[in-house]
Amino acid sequence: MAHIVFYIKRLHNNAGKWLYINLFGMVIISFFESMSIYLLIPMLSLIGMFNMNVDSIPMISGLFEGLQGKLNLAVILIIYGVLIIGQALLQRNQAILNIKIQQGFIRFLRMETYQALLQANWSFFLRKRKSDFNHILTSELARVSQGTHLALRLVTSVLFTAIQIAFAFWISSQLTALVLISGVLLLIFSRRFIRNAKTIGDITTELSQSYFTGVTEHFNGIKDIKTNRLEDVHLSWFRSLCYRMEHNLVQLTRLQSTTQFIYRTALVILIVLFVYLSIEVFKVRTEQLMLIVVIFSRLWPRLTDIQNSLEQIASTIPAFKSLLDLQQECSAAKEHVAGHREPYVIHEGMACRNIQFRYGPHDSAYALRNVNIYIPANRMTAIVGKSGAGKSTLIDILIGLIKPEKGEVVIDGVPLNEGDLHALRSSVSYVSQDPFLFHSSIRENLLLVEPNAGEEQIWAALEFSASSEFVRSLPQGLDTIIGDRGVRLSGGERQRLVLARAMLRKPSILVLDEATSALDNENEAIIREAMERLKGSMTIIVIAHRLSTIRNADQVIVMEKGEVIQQGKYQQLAREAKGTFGQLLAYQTEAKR
Ligand SMILES: Nc1ncnc2c1ncn2[C@@H]1O[C@H](COP(=O)(O)OP(=O)(O)OP(=O)(O)O)[C@@H](O)[C@H]1O
Repeated sequence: MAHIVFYIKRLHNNAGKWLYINLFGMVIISFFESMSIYLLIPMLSLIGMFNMNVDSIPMISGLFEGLQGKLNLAVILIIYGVLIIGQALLQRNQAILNIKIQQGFIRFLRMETYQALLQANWSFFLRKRKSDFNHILTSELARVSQGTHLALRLVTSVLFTAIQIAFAFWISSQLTALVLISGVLLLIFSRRFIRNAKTIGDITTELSQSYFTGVTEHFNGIKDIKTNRLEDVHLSWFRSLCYRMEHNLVQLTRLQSTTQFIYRTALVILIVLFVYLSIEVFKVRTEQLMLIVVIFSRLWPRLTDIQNSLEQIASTIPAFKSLLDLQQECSAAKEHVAGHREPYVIHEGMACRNIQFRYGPHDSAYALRNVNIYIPANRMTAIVGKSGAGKSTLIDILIGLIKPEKGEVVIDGVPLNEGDLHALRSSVSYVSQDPFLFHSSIRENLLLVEPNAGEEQIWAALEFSASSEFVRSLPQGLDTIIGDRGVRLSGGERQRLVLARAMLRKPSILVLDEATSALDNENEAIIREAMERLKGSMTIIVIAHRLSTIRNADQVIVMEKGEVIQQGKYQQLAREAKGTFGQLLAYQTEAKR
Protein backbone atom coordinates (compact mmCIF):
# COMPACT_ATOMS: atom_id res chain seq x y z
CA MET A 1 0.00 0.00 0.00
CA ALA A 2 2.96 2.33 0.65
CA HIS A 3 3.59 2.43 -3.10
CA ILE A 4 0.07 3.60 -3.79
CA VAL A 5 0.22 6.23 -1.05
CA PHE A 6 3.48 7.45 -2.60
CA TYR A 7 1.84 7.82 -6.01
CA ILE A 8 -1.30 9.39 -4.57
CA LYS A 9 0.92 12.03 -2.95
CA ARG A 10 2.52 12.63 -6.33
CA LEU A 11 -0.92 12.82 -7.91
CA HIS A 12 -1.77 15.43 -5.30
CA ASN A 13 1.35 17.45 -6.21
CA ASN A 14 0.58 17.04 -9.89
CA ALA A 15 -3.10 17.90 -9.90
CA GLY A 16 -2.95 20.64 -7.24
CA LYS A 17 -6.21 22.54 -6.68
CA TRP A 18 -8.09 20.44 -9.26
CA LEU A 19 -7.95 17.47 -6.95
CA TYR A 20 -9.75 19.48 -4.26
CA ILE A 21 -12.27 20.81 -6.77
CA ASN A 22 -12.86 17.22 -7.81
CA LEU A 23 -13.32 16.10 -4.20
CA PHE A 24 -15.64 19.00 -3.53
CA GLY A 25 -17.68 17.98 -6.60
CA MET A 26 -17.94 14.47 -5.19
CA VAL A 27 -19.18 15.80 -1.87
CA ILE A 28 -21.90 17.86 -3.59
CA ILE A 29 -22.96 14.94 -5.82
CA SER A 30 -23.13 12.66 -2.82
CA PHE A 31 -25.11 15.27 -0.91
CA PHE A 32 -27.61 15.59 -3.78
CA GLU A 33 -27.92 11.85 -4.08
CA SER A 34 -28.54 11.35 -0.38
CA MET A 35 -31.05 14.18 -0.33
CA SER A 36 -32.97 12.85 -3.29
CA ILE A 37 -33.20 9.36 -1.84
CA TYR A 38 -33.88 10.06 1.80
CA LEU A 39 -36.22 12.97 1.27
CA LEU A 40 -38.37 11.11 -1.20
CA ILE A 41 -39.93 8.87 1.44
CA PRO A 42 -40.95 11.49 4.00
CA MET A 43 -42.02 13.87 1.24
CA LEU A 44 -44.29 11.32 -0.35
CA SER A 45 -45.75 10.55 3.06
CA LEU A 46 -46.38 14.26 3.67
CA ILE A 47 -48.66 14.49 0.66
CA GLY A 48 -50.41 11.36 1.80
CA MET A 49 -49.14 8.92 -0.81
CA PHE A 50 -48.78 6.49 2.08
CA ASN A 51 -49.12 6.76 5.78
CA MET A 52 -45.87 7.50 7.54
CA ASN A 53 -45.35 9.13 10.86
CA VAL A 54 -42.57 11.62 10.14
CA ASP A 55 -42.55 12.66 13.81
CA SER A 56 -41.14 9.28 14.70
CA ILE A 57 -38.03 9.93 12.62
CA PRO A 58 -35.57 12.14 14.47
CA MET A 59 -34.56 15.42 12.74
CA ILE A 60 -36.89 14.91 9.78
CA SER A 61 -39.91 16.10 11.66
CA GLY A 62 -38.37 19.55 12.27
CA LEU A 63 -37.37 19.94 8.65
CA PHE A 64 -40.83 19.20 7.35
CA GLU A 65 -42.78 21.14 9.89
CA GLY A 66 -42.41 24.41 8.01
CA LEU A 67 -43.15 22.87 4.62
CA GLN A 68 -46.34 21.08 5.56
CA GLY A 69 -49.31 22.36 3.63
CA LYS A 70 -47.17 24.04 0.95
CA LEU A 71 -46.21 20.77 -0.68
CA ASN A 72 -48.13 19.04 -3.42
CA LEU A 73 -47.17 16.30 -5.85
CA ALA A 74 -46.00 18.75 -8.54
CA VAL A 75 -43.69 20.63 -6.14
CA ILE A 76 -42.25 17.42 -4.79
CA LEU A 77 -41.61 16.03 -8.22
CA ILE A 78 -39.97 19.28 -9.34
CA ILE A 79 -37.68 19.27 -6.27
CA TYR A 80 -36.88 15.66 -6.93
CA GLY A 81 -36.24 16.29 -10.63
CA VAL A 82 -33.98 19.29 -9.94
CA LEU A 83 -31.96 17.24 -7.48
CA ILE A 84 -31.51 14.34 -9.89
CA ILE A 85 -30.73 16.52 -12.93
CA GLY A 86 -28.37 18.67 -10.86
CA GLN A 87 -26.65 15.54 -9.68
CA ALA A 88 -26.39 14.16 -13.24
CA LEU A 89 -24.91 17.45 -14.51
CA LEU A 90 -22.39 17.55 -11.71
CA GLN A 91 -21.56 13.90 -12.31
CA ARG A 92 -20.89 14.62 -15.99
CA ASN A 93 -18.48 17.45 -15.18
CA GLN A 94 -16.87 15.52 -12.42
CA ALA A 95 -16.28 12.49 -14.69
CA ILE A 96 -14.52 14.76 -17.21
CA LEU A 97 -12.44 16.42 -14.51
CA ASN A 98 -11.62 13.03 -13.06
CA ILE A 99 -10.30 11.67 -16.35
CA LYS A 100 -8.35 14.88 -16.94
CA ILE A 101 -6.65 14.57 -13.56
CA GLN A 102 -6.00 10.88 -14.06
CA GLN A 103 -4.70 11.14 -17.63
CA GLY A 104 -2.67 14.24 -16.80
CA PHE A 105 -1.00 12.26 -14.06
CA ILE A 106 -0.36 9.27 -16.33
CA ARG A 107 1.13 11.56 -19.00
CA PHE A 108 3.36 13.01 -16.30
CA LEU A 109 4.45 9.50 -15.21
CA ARG A 110 5.04 8.42 -18.81
CA MET A 111 7.19 11.46 -19.52
CA GLU A 112 9.05 11.15 -16.24
CA THR A 113 9.80 7.45 -16.79
CA TYR A 114 10.81 7.86 -20.41
CA GLN A 115 13.05 10.81 -19.58
CA ALA A 116 14.59 8.94 -16.64
CA LEU A 117 15.31 6.02 -18.96
CA LEU A 118 16.94 8.24 -21.57
CA GLN A 119 19.07 9.92 -18.91
CA ALA A 120 20.29 6.67 -17.38
CA ASN A 121 23.87 5.67 -18.08
CA TRP A 122 24.95 2.88 -20.40
CA SER A 123 25.84 0.47 -17.57
CA PHE A 124 22.18 0.56 -16.56
CA PHE A 125 21.15 -0.59 -20.04
CA LEU A 126 23.76 -3.34 -19.99
CA ARG A 127 22.12 -4.74 -16.85
CA LYS A 128 18.51 -4.53 -17.99
CA ARG A 129 16.34 -6.27 -20.55
CA LYS A 130 14.94 -3.85 -23.13
CA SER A 131 11.63 -5.72 -23.21
CA ASP A 132 11.16 -4.81 -19.52
CA PHE A 133 11.05 -1.14 -20.49
CA ASN A 134 8.37 -1.86 -23.10
CA HIS A 135 6.49 -3.84 -20.50
CA ILE A 136 6.59 -1.08 -17.90
CA LEU A 137 5.88 1.76 -20.33
CA THR A 138 2.86 -0.02 -21.80
CA SER A 139 1.27 -2.76 -19.72
CA GLU A 140 2.41 -1.74 -16.22
CA LEU A 141 1.70 1.94 -16.80
CA ALA A 142 -1.81 0.98 -17.95
CA ARG A 143 -2.26 -0.89 -14.67
CA VAL A 144 -0.90 2.07 -12.75
CA SER A 145 -3.43 4.21 -14.60
CA GLN A 146 -6.16 1.77 -13.63
CA GLY A 147 -4.87 1.67 -10.03
CA THR A 148 -4.89 5.48 -9.85
CA HIS A 149 -8.42 5.53 -11.24
CA LEU A 150 -9.46 2.94 -8.65
CA ALA A 151 -7.76 4.85 -5.85
CA LEU A 152 -9.65 7.99 -6.88
CA ARG A 153 -12.83 5.92 -7.05
CA LEU A 154 -12.08 4.61 -3.58
CA VAL A 155 -11.76 8.15 -2.30
CA THR A 156 -15.12 8.89 -3.96
CA SER A 157 -16.69 5.80 -2.41
CA VAL A 158 -15.32 6.64 1.03
CA LEU A 159 -16.60 10.21 0.72
CA PHE A 160 -20.00 9.08 -0.56
CA THR A 161 -20.20 6.54 2.20
CA ALA A 162 -19.18 9.04 4.87
CA ILE A 163 -21.85 11.49 3.69
CA GLN A 164 -24.46 8.80 3.47
CA ILE A 165 -23.51 7.54 6.90
CA ALA A 166 -23.97 11.10 8.16
CA PHE A 167 -27.43 11.22 6.55
CA ALA A 168 -28.30 7.80 7.84
CA PHE A 169 -27.15 8.78 11.34
CA TRP A 170 -29.27 11.88 11.06
CA ILE A 171 -32.29 9.71 10.38
CA SER A 172 -31.58 6.79 12.68
CA SER A 173 -28.35 6.46 14.61
CA GLN A 174 -29.05 2.97 16.03
CA LEU A 175 -29.89 1.41 12.70
CA THR A 176 -26.87 3.02 11.03
CA ALA A 177 -24.60 1.81 13.81
CA LEU A 178 -25.96 -1.67 13.26
CA VAL A 179 -25.24 -1.55 9.51
CA LEU A 180 -21.76 -0.18 10.13
CA ILE A 181 -20.83 -2.82 12.70
CA SER A 182 -21.95 -5.54 10.30
CA GLY A 183 -20.00 -3.89 7.46
CA VAL A 184 -16.80 -3.51 9.49
CA LEU A 185 -17.01 -7.14 10.63
CA LEU A 186 -17.37 -8.21 7.03
CA LEU A 187 -14.46 -6.00 5.95
CA ILE A 188 -12.27 -7.60 8.63
CA PHE A 189 -13.38 -11.03 7.51
CA SER A 190 -12.58 -10.26 3.87
CA ARG A 191 -9.07 -8.89 4.48
CA ARG A 192 -7.61 -12.12 3.20
CA PHE A 193 -9.38 -11.54 -0.12
CA ILE A 194 -7.40 -8.33 -0.46
CA ARG A 195 -4.17 -10.21 0.28
CA ASN A 196 -5.09 -12.84 -2.30
CA ALA A 197 -5.78 -10.14 -4.87
CA LYS A 198 -2.28 -8.76 -4.27
CA THR A 199 -0.77 -12.22 -4.84
CA ILE A 200 -2.72 -12.55 -8.08
CA GLY A 201 -1.41 -9.09 -9.04
CA ASP A 202 2.16 -10.27 -8.47
CA ILE A 203 1.55 -13.20 -10.80
CA THR A 204 -0.03 -10.86 -13.38
CA THR A 205 3.13 -8.72 -13.41
CA GLU A 206 5.35 -11.78 -13.71
CA LEU A 207 3.31 -13.31 -16.53
CA SER A 208 2.94 -10.15 -18.55
CA GLN A 209 6.69 -9.55 -18.19
CA SER A 210 7.38 -13.03 -19.60
CA TYR A 211 4.87 -12.35 -22.36
CA PHE A 212 6.57 -9.10 -23.39
CA THR A 213 10.09 -10.50 -23.17
CA GLY A 214 9.19 -13.70 -24.98
CA VAL A 215 7.29 -12.08 -27.82
CA THR A 216 9.97 -9.41 -28.34
CA GLU A 217 12.76 -11.97 -28.36
CA HIS A 218 10.94 -14.40 -30.60
CA PHE A 219 10.20 -11.84 -33.27
CA ASN A 220 13.73 -10.47 -33.08
CA GLY A 221 14.98 -13.97 -33.70
CA ILE A 222 12.25 -15.06 -36.12
CA LYS A 223 14.79 -15.90 -38.82
CA ASP A 224 16.56 -18.33 -36.50
CA ILE A 225 13.22 -19.79 -35.44
CA LYS A 226 12.20 -20.41 -39.06
CA THR A 227 15.54 -21.71 -40.24
CA ASN A 228 15.93 -24.06 -37.27
CA ARG A 229 12.27 -25.19 -37.39
CA LEU A 230 11.67 -24.02 -33.81
CA GLU A 231 8.07 -22.91 -34.43
CA ASP A 232 6.56 -25.76 -32.39
CA VAL A 233 8.80 -25.14 -29.37
CA HIS A 234 7.81 -21.48 -29.31
CA LEU A 235 4.17 -22.21 -29.96
CA SER A 236 4.02 -24.57 -27.00
CA TRP A 237 5.75 -21.97 -24.76
CA PHE A 238 3.25 -19.36 -25.95
CA ARG A 239 0.29 -21.68 -25.44
CA SER A 240 1.30 -22.53 -21.89
CA LEU A 241 1.85 -18.84 -21.03
CA CYS A 242 -1.54 -17.89 -22.51
CA TYR A 243 -3.21 -20.60 -20.41
CA ARG A 244 -1.53 -19.28 -17.26
CA MET A 245 -2.55 -15.70 -18.07
CA GLU A 246 -6.10 -16.79 -18.69
CA HIS A 247 -6.16 -18.83 -15.47
CA ASN A 248 -4.75 -15.89 -13.49
CA LEU A 249 -7.41 -13.50 -14.75
CA VAL A 250 -10.17 -16.03 -14.08
CA GLN A 251 -8.77 -16.39 -10.53
CA LEU A 252 -8.99 -12.64 -9.99
CA THR A 253 -12.56 -12.50 -11.27
CA ARG A 254 -13.46 -15.56 -9.18
CA LEU A 255 -12.08 -13.82 -6.10
CA GLN A 256 -13.94 -10.60 -6.84
CA SER A 257 -17.19 -12.39 -7.64
CA THR A 258 -16.88 -14.42 -4.44
CA THR A 259 -16.62 -11.30 -2.30
CA GLN A 260 -19.47 -9.71 -4.21
CA PHE A 261 -21.53 -12.83 -3.58
CA ILE A 262 -20.64 -12.85 0.14
CA TYR A 263 -21.60 -9.19 0.48
CA ARG A 264 -24.90 -9.65 -1.35
CA THR A 265 -25.76 -12.72 0.68
CA ALA A 266 -24.89 -10.91 3.89
CA LEU A 267 -27.12 -8.02 2.81
CA VAL A 268 -30.11 -10.28 2.26
CA ILE A 269 -29.54 -12.18 5.51
CA LEU A 270 -29.18 -8.95 7.49
CA ILE A 271 -32.25 -7.34 5.95
CA VAL A 272 -34.33 -10.47 6.47
CA LEU A 273 -33.07 -10.75 10.04
CA PHE A 274 -33.67 -7.10 10.87
CA VAL A 275 -37.10 -7.03 9.30
CA TYR A 276 -38.08 -10.20 11.18
CA LEU A 277 -36.70 -8.95 14.52
CA SER A 278 -38.23 -5.48 13.99
CA ILE A 279 -41.70 -6.86 13.33
CA GLU A 280 -41.80 -9.93 15.54
CA VAL A 281 -39.58 -8.95 18.47
CA PHE A 282 -39.26 -5.17 18.65
CA LYS A 283 -42.61 -4.38 17.02
CA VAL A 284 -41.25 -1.27 15.26
CA ARG A 285 -43.46 0.90 13.03
CA THR A 286 -43.67 0.71 9.21
CA GLU A 287 -41.74 3.94 8.58
CA GLN A 288 -38.82 2.65 10.64
CA LEU A 289 -38.91 -0.60 8.74
CA MET A 290 -38.76 1.33 5.51
CA LEU A 291 -35.75 3.17 6.82
CA ILE A 292 -33.99 -0.09 7.61
CA VAL A 293 -34.41 -1.15 4.01
CA VAL A 294 -33.46 2.26 2.62
CA ILE A 295 -30.36 2.65 4.77
CA PHE A 296 -29.20 -0.86 4.04
CA SER A 297 -29.79 -0.57 0.34
CA ARG A 298 -27.95 2.80 0.21
CA LEU A 299 -25.03 2.01 2.48
CA TRP A 300 -24.37 -1.60 1.70
CA PRO A 301 -23.46 -1.16 -1.99
CA ARG A 302 -21.00 1.52 -0.89
CA LEU A 303 -19.29 -0.90 1.48
CA THR A 304 -19.23 -3.53 -1.27
CA ASP A 305 -17.77 -0.96 -3.61
CA ILE A 306 -15.02 -0.11 -1.11
CA GLN A 307 -14.15 -3.77 -0.67
CA ASN A 308 -14.15 -4.27 -4.44
CA SER A 309 -11.93 -1.24 -5.01
CA LEU A 310 -9.51 -2.43 -2.31
CA GLU A 311 -9.20 -5.82 -3.99
CA GLN A 312 -8.67 -4.33 -7.42
CA ILE A 313 -6.17 -1.80 -6.10
CA ALA A 314 -4.30 -4.61 -4.34
CA SER A 315 -4.01 -6.43 -7.66
CA THR A 316 -2.38 -3.34 -9.25
CA ILE A 317 0.13 -2.75 -6.41
CA PRO A 318 2.85 -4.86 -8.13
CA ALA A 319 2.62 -2.56 -11.18
CA PHE A 320 3.11 0.50 -8.94
CA LYS A 321 6.09 -1.26 -7.41
CA SER A 322 7.63 -2.13 -10.80
CA LEU A 323 7.28 1.47 -11.94
CA LEU A 324 8.75 2.87 -8.74
CA ASP A 325 11.64 0.39 -8.81
CA LEU A 326 12.44 1.32 -12.39
CA GLN A 327 12.30 5.05 -11.65
CA GLN A 328 14.55 4.60 -8.62
CA GLU A 329 17.03 2.51 -10.58
CA CYS A 330 17.05 5.10 -13.35
CA SER A 331 17.65 7.96 -10.96
CA ALA A 332 20.48 6.01 -9.27
CA ALA A 333 22.01 5.51 -12.73
CA LYS A 334 21.40 9.06 -13.91
CA GLU A 335 24.23 10.54 -15.89
CA HIS A 336 25.71 13.58 -14.30
CA VAL A 337 25.66 16.49 -16.71
CA ALA A 338 27.56 19.57 -15.58
CA GLY A 339 25.78 22.21 -17.65
CA HIS A 340 26.20 22.68 -21.36
CA ARG A 341 29.70 22.59 -22.75
CA GLU A 342 31.01 23.02 -26.24
CA PRO A 343 31.93 19.79 -28.06
CA TYR A 344 35.52 18.70 -27.61
CA VAL A 345 38.16 19.56 -30.16
CA ILE A 346 41.11 17.31 -29.45
CA HIS A 347 44.44 18.97 -30.14
CA GLU A 348 46.98 16.39 -29.00
CA GLY A 349 45.34 13.09 -28.21
CA MET A 350 43.43 10.79 -25.91
CA ALA A 351 44.98 8.34 -23.52
CA CYS A 352 43.90 5.46 -21.33
CA ARG A 353 45.91 5.14 -18.14
CA ASN A 354 45.94 1.84 -16.23
CA ILE A 355 42.35 1.06 -17.19
CA GLN A 356 40.71 -1.90 -15.52
CA PHE A 357 37.09 -2.92 -16.08
CA ARG A 358 34.65 -5.79 -15.37
CA TYR A 359 31.00 -5.91 -16.31
CA GLY A 360 29.82 -7.26 -12.97
CA PRO A 361 31.36 -6.17 -9.65
CA HIS A 362 31.68 -9.83 -8.68
CA ASP A 363 32.89 -11.18 -12.04
CA SER A 364 36.17 -13.04 -11.78
CA ALA A 365 37.15 -12.15 -15.36
CA TYR A 366 38.17 -8.64 -16.31
CA ALA A 367 37.05 -7.35 -19.72
CA LEU A 368 40.00 -4.91 -19.62
CA ARG A 369 43.20 -5.25 -17.61
CA ASN A 370 45.82 -2.58 -17.11
CA VAL A 371 45.22 -0.91 -20.47
CA ASN A 372 47.59 1.93 -21.35
CA ILE A 373 47.23 3.39 -24.81
CA TYR A 374 47.65 6.72 -26.55
CA ILE A 375 45.48 7.79 -29.49
CA PRO A 376 46.96 10.77 -31.32
CA ALA A 377 44.56 13.46 -32.51
CA ASN A 378 43.61 13.59 -36.19
CA ARG A 379 45.21 10.25 -36.95
CA MET A 380 43.74 6.84 -37.63
CA THR A 381 44.08 4.25 -34.87
CA ALA A 382 43.02 0.66 -35.42
CA ILE A 383 42.13 -1.78 -32.66
CA VAL A 384 42.33 -5.44 -33.58
CA GLY A 385 42.15 -8.74 -31.75
CA LYS A 386 40.19 -11.95 -31.50
CA SER A 387 36.52 -11.98 -30.65
CA GLY A 388 35.96 -11.19 -26.96
CA ALA A 389 39.39 -9.53 -26.63
CA GLY A 390 37.85 -6.34 -25.22
CA LYS A 391 37.90 -4.02 -28.26
CA SER A 392 34.30 -2.75 -27.99
CA THR A 393 34.64 -2.39 -24.21
CA LEU A 394 37.71 -0.22 -24.71
CA ILE A 395 35.83 1.99 -27.17
CA ASP A 396 32.90 2.31 -24.71
CA ILE A 397 35.34 3.53 -22.07
CA LEU A 398 37.04 5.93 -24.48
CA ILE A 399 33.78 7.61 -25.42
CA GLY A 400 32.59 7.70 -21.81
CA LEU A 401 29.73 5.21 -22.12
CA ILE A 402 31.06 3.16 -19.23
CA LYS A 403 33.31 4.14 -16.35
CA PRO A 404 36.52 2.22 -15.70
CA GLU A 405 36.77 0.43 -12.38
CA LYS A 406 40.34 1.71 -12.10
CA GLY A 407 42.40 4.11 -14.15
CA GLU A 408 41.35 7.11 -16.19
CA VAL A 409 40.79 8.50 -19.66
CA VAL A 410 42.81 11.61 -20.38
CA ILE A 411 42.13 14.10 -23.17
CA ASP A 412 44.89 16.54 -24.07
CA GLY A 413 46.47 15.80 -20.70
CA VAL A 414 43.29 16.50 -18.69
CA PRO A 415 41.48 13.58 -16.99
CA LEU A 416 37.95 13.11 -18.23
CA ASN A 417 35.35 13.52 -15.53
CA GLU A 418 31.66 12.67 -15.46
CA GLY A 419 30.51 16.19 -16.20
CA ASP A 420 32.42 16.15 -19.52
CA LEU A 421 30.70 13.09 -20.92
CA HIS A 422 27.98 14.84 -22.85
CA ALA A 423 30.43 17.29 -24.38
CA LEU A 424 32.67 14.37 -25.35
CA ARG A 425 29.81 12.44 -26.93
CA SER A 426 28.75 15.53 -28.88
CA SER A 427 32.14 15.31 -30.60
CA VAL A 428 31.91 11.61 -31.37
CA SER A 429 30.20 9.84 -34.24
CA TYR A 430 29.94 6.18 -33.43
CA VAL A 431 28.98 3.53 -35.94
CA SER A 432 28.29 0.18 -34.34
CA GLN A 433 28.41 -3.42 -35.52
CA ASP A 434 24.66 -3.42 -35.71
CA PRO A 435 23.65 -0.18 -37.44
CA PHE A 436 20.27 1.20 -36.57
CA LEU A 437 17.95 3.08 -38.91
CA PHE A 438 14.51 4.41 -38.05
CA HIS A 439 11.41 3.52 -40.02
CA SER A 440 11.27 6.78 -41.97
CA SER A 441 12.81 8.26 -45.13
CA ILE A 442 16.54 8.18 -45.79
CA ARG A 443 16.56 11.97 -45.61
CA GLU A 444 14.92 11.97 -42.15
CA ASN A 445 17.33 9.33 -40.95
CA LEU A 446 20.26 11.46 -42.03
CA LEU A 447 18.90 14.79 -40.80
CA LEU A 448 18.26 13.31 -37.39
CA VAL A 449 21.84 14.07 -36.35
CA GLU A 450 22.21 17.32 -38.30
CA PRO A 451 18.80 18.91 -38.92
CA ASN A 452 20.30 21.92 -40.73
CA ALA A 453 22.32 19.95 -43.27
CA GLY A 454 21.67 21.04 -46.85
CA GLU A 455 21.27 18.87 -49.94
CA GLU A 456 24.92 19.31 -50.84
CA GLN A 457 26.16 18.12 -47.44
CA ILE A 458 23.81 15.13 -47.54
CA TRP A 459 25.10 14.00 -50.91
CA ALA A 460 28.73 14.58 -49.83
CA ALA A 461 28.15 12.28 -46.84
CA LEU A 462 26.54 9.70 -49.11
CA GLU A 463 29.51 9.92 -51.53
CA PHE A 464 31.86 9.37 -48.61
CA SER A 465 30.08 6.19 -47.57
CA ALA A 466 29.80 4.86 -51.15
CA SER A 467 26.02 5.00 -50.96
CA SER A 468 25.09 7.83 -53.34
CA GLU A 469 24.69 5.48 -56.27
CA PHE A 470 22.27 3.08 -54.61
CA VAL A 471 20.27 5.92 -53.01
CA ARG A 472 19.80 7.51 -56.46
CA SER A 473 18.55 4.19 -57.80
CA LEU A 474 15.82 3.91 -55.14
CA PRO A 475 12.22 4.72 -56.19
CA GLN A 476 12.00 8.02 -54.31
CA GLY A 477 15.71 8.66 -53.85
CA LEU A 478 16.38 10.41 -50.54
CA ASP A 479 12.68 10.34 -49.69
CA THR A 480 12.39 6.57 -49.90
CA ILE A 481 10.94 5.11 -46.73
CA ILE A 482 13.18 2.43 -45.29
CA GLY A 483 12.75 -0.07 -42.49
CA ASP A 484 10.21 -2.70 -41.53
CA ARG A 485 7.37 -1.37 -43.65
CA GLY A 486 9.45 0.47 -46.26
CA VAL A 487 12.18 -0.53 -48.66
CA ARG A 488 14.32 -3.28 -47.19
CA LEU A 489 18.03 -2.57 -47.35
CA SER A 490 20.83 -5.09 -47.33
CA GLY A 491 23.19 -5.22 -44.32
CA GLY A 492 25.91 -3.47 -46.35
CA GLU A 493 23.54 -0.72 -47.56
CA ARG A 494 22.43 -0.06 -44.00
CA GLN A 495 26.02 0.13 -42.82
CA ARG A 496 26.82 2.65 -45.54
CA LEU A 497 23.83 4.85 -44.70
CA VAL A 498 24.73 4.86 -41.03
CA LEU A 499 28.27 5.80 -42.00
CA ALA A 500 26.90 8.70 -44.05
CA ARG A 501 24.85 9.79 -41.05
CA ALA A 502 27.94 9.66 -38.85
CA MET A 503 29.87 11.85 -41.30
CA LEU A 504 27.08 14.39 -41.62
CA ARG A 505 27.57 15.30 -38.00
CA LYS A 506 31.15 16.45 -38.75
CA PRO A 507 32.55 14.78 -35.65
CA SER A 508 36.00 15.44 -34.30
CA ILE A 509 36.22 11.73 -33.35
CA LEU A 510 34.90 9.06 -35.69
CA VAL A 511 34.56 5.57 -34.21
CA LEU A 512 33.85 2.64 -36.48
CA ASP A 513 33.20 -0.62 -34.61
CA GLU A 514 33.15 -3.27 -37.33
CA ALA A 515 31.22 -0.69 -39.30
CA THR A 516 32.21 -1.95 -42.74
CA SER A 517 32.07 -5.67 -42.00
CA ALA A 518 29.10 -6.28 -44.32
CA LEU A 519 30.58 -4.43 -47.31
CA ASP A 520 31.93 -6.02 -50.46
CA ASN A 521 35.60 -5.43 -51.30
CA GLU A 522 34.84 -2.73 -53.83
CA ASN A 523 32.79 -0.55 -51.49
CA GLU A 524 35.14 -1.22 -48.62
CA ALA A 525 38.02 0.09 -50.76
CA ILE A 526 36.04 3.26 -51.60
CA ILE A 527 35.45 3.92 -47.90
CA ARG A 528 39.04 3.15 -47.03
CA GLU A 529 40.19 5.77 -49.54
CA ALA A 530 37.64 8.26 -48.22
CA MET A 531 38.92 7.71 -44.69
CA GLU A 532 42.47 8.24 -45.89
CA ARG A 533 41.41 11.68 -47.13
CA LEU A 534 39.92 12.42 -43.68
CA LYS A 535 43.20 11.92 -41.91
CA GLY A 536 44.44 15.19 -40.48
CA SER A 537 40.93 16.57 -39.99
CA MET A 538 39.49 14.13 -37.46
CA THR A 539 40.56 11.42 -35.03
CA ILE A 540 39.52 8.04 -36.41
CA ILE A 541 39.31 4.88 -34.33
CA VAL A 542 38.53 1.70 -36.22
CA ILE A 543 37.82 -1.81 -35.00
CA ALA A 544 38.00 -4.31 -37.81
CA HIS A 545 38.41 -8.02 -38.16
CA ARG A 546 39.13 -7.58 -41.86
CA LEU A 547 42.67 -6.28 -41.69
CA SER A 548 42.61 -4.76 -45.17
CA THR A 549 40.27 -2.09 -43.75
CA ILE A 550 42.99 -0.77 -41.47
CA ARG A 551 45.86 -0.95 -43.91
CA ASN A 552 46.25 2.83 -43.82
CA ALA A 553 46.08 3.15 -40.03
CA ASP A 554 48.74 5.30 -38.39
CA GLN A 555 48.74 3.07 -35.36
CA VAL A 556 47.51 -0.44 -34.61
CA ILE A 557 46.62 -1.65 -31.10
CA VAL A 558 46.39 -5.41 -30.70
CA MET A 559 44.32 -6.80 -27.82
CA GLU A 560 44.00 -10.21 -26.27
CA LYS A 561 41.98 -11.29 -23.23
CA GLY A 562 41.45 -7.71 -22.09
CA GLU A 563 45.07 -6.64 -22.45
CA VAL A 564 47.00 -4.62 -25.02
CA ILE A 565 49.65 -6.99 -26.26
CA GLN A 566 51.04 -5.08 -29.23
CA GLN A 567 51.04 -1.48 -30.31
CA GLY A 568 52.75 0.15 -33.29
CA LYS A 569 52.59 0.96 -36.99
CA TYR A 570 50.83 -1.49 -39.33
CA GLN A 571 53.96 -2.40 -41.32
CA GLN A 572 56.09 -2.69 -38.21
CA LEU A 573 53.65 -5.10 -36.53
CA ALA A 574 53.18 -7.02 -39.77
CA ARG A 575 56.91 -7.68 -39.84
CA GLU A 576 56.85 -9.29 -36.36
CA ALA A 577 55.86 -12.68 -37.73
CA LYS A 578 55.60 -14.30 -34.30
CA GLY A 579 53.43 -11.55 -32.87
CA THR A 580 49.66 -11.93 -32.66
CA PHE A 581 49.10 -9.30 -35.35
CA GLY A 582 51.46 -11.09 -37.73
CA GLN A 583 49.55 -14.32 -37.09
CA LEU A 584 46.16 -12.68 -37.66
CA LEU A 585 47.50 -11.25 -40.90
CA ALA A 586 48.87 -14.64 -41.93
CA TYR A 587 45.48 -16.36 -41.31
CA GLN A 588 43.68 -13.81 -43.45
CA THR A 589 46.22 -13.93 -46.27
CA GLU A 590 45.95 -17.71 -46.25
CA ALA A 591 42.16 -17.61 -46.22
CA LYS A 592 42.16 -15.43 -49.35
CA ARG A 593 44.19 -17.92 -51.35
N1 LIG B 1 27.19 -6.60 -21.52
C1 LIG B 1 28.12 -7.45 -21.10
N2 LIG B 1 27.97 -8.09 -19.93
C2 LIG B 1 28.89 -8.95 -19.48
N3 LIG B 1 30.02 -9.25 -20.14
C3 LIG B 1 30.22 -8.65 -21.32
C4 LIG B 1 29.29 -7.73 -21.86
N4 LIG B 1 29.77 -7.30 -23.05
C5 LIG B 1 30.94 -7.93 -23.24
N5 LIG B 1 31.22 -8.74 -22.21
C6 LIG B 1 32.42 -9.57 -22.03
O1 LIG B 1 33.57 -8.73 -22.06
C7 LIG B 1 34.60 -9.29 -22.84
C8 LIG B 1 35.03 -8.31 -23.94
O2 LIG B 1 33.93 -8.13 -24.82
P1 LIG B 1 34.00 -7.12 -26.04
O3 LIG B 1 32.63 -7.02 -26.62
O4 LIG B 1 34.63 -5.86 -25.60
O5 LIG B 1 34.96 -7.90 -27.02
P2 LIG B 1 35.29 -7.59 -28.53
O6 LIG B 1 36.77 -7.70 -28.65
O7 LIG B 1 34.70 -6.29 -28.95
O8 LIG B 1 34.59 -8.80 -29.25
P3 LIG B 1 33.95 -8.89 -30.73
O9 LIG B 1 35.08 -8.74 -31.71
O10 LIG B 1 33.38 -10.27 -30.76
O11 LIG B 1 32.93 -7.82 -30.81
C9 LIG B 1 34.08 -10.61 -23.38
O12 LIG B 1 34.60 -11.64 -22.58
C10 LIG B 1 32.58 -10.52 -23.21
O13 LIG B 1 32.04 -11.77 -22.90
